[in-house]
Amino acid sequence: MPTKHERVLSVQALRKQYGATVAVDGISFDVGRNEIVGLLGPNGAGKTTTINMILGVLEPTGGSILIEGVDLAKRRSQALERTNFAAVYSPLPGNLTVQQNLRISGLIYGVKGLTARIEELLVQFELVRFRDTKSGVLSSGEQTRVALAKAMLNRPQLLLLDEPTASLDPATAQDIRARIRDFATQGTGGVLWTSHNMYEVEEVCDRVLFVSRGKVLLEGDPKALPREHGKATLEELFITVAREPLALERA
Ligand SMILES: Nc1ncnc2c1ncn2[C@@H]1O[C@H](COP(=O)(O)OP(=O)(O)OP(=O)(O)O)[C@@H](O)[C@H]1O
Repeated sequence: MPTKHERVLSVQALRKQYGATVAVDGISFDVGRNEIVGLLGPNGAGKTTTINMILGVLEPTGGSILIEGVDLAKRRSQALERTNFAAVYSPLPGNLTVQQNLRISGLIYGVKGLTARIEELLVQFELVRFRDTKSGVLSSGEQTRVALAKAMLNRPQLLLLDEPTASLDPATAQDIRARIRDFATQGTGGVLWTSHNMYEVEEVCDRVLFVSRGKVLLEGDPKALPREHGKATLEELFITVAREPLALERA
């Protein structure tokens, strides 16, 4: 568990309620510097709602979110300038070229030395030849690379990734995972990652949180956690969490 000053994200008793529906029910967790944390759970568990609250898109019903110690509710723009994200359900405008998309996002985030930063990212994500290509005509893998380049424009301390490798072929997914690993190990940021691919989670994440019905049921090292709960694989553990959350809650 990261010590206080090493935390890039600290979520305390976070809650989101829609009428009688409790989407997120008092979740607490941290993400440390250079750490990749997997947010796992069945459909409807509350993962996207949690991520959207951390992104400042949804207002929590309760609880607090600190990004590098900055309270999102009190100093919103200062907290959010340290953050960025990529999500499959939030593609970049397809009628703009790769370069235009990066420029607009960079302006939104107030990136200093934007032209040089875009050039750096075009090289890093092997996008130079697609510079003047409309984003919408690129393949899924290429679009994911553009989305990641966009997510890294402002050198975020907290990178939120909602299923970044969904719909990618295994080789492309591996390439994307390696780039995200590099981000976490070489820089000073941390990553919160959602995925339904347990193989990927085991390979990439330093720590996982299993969420079910808006609550964190389990937390730990994805390589050790299955054995600790008498399961052979992370996938088996996931299925148990999805089908019998109450049994685990009692354990
Ligand atoms: N605007 C809303 N109004 C009412 N209920 C909502 C709203 N948004 C989300 N919910 C409910 O909150 C719960 C959590 O949804 P959320 O999208 O966070 O789940 P998820 O873990 O991201 O699922 P998935 O893996 O399918 O993306 C679901 O039961 C959903 O129906």
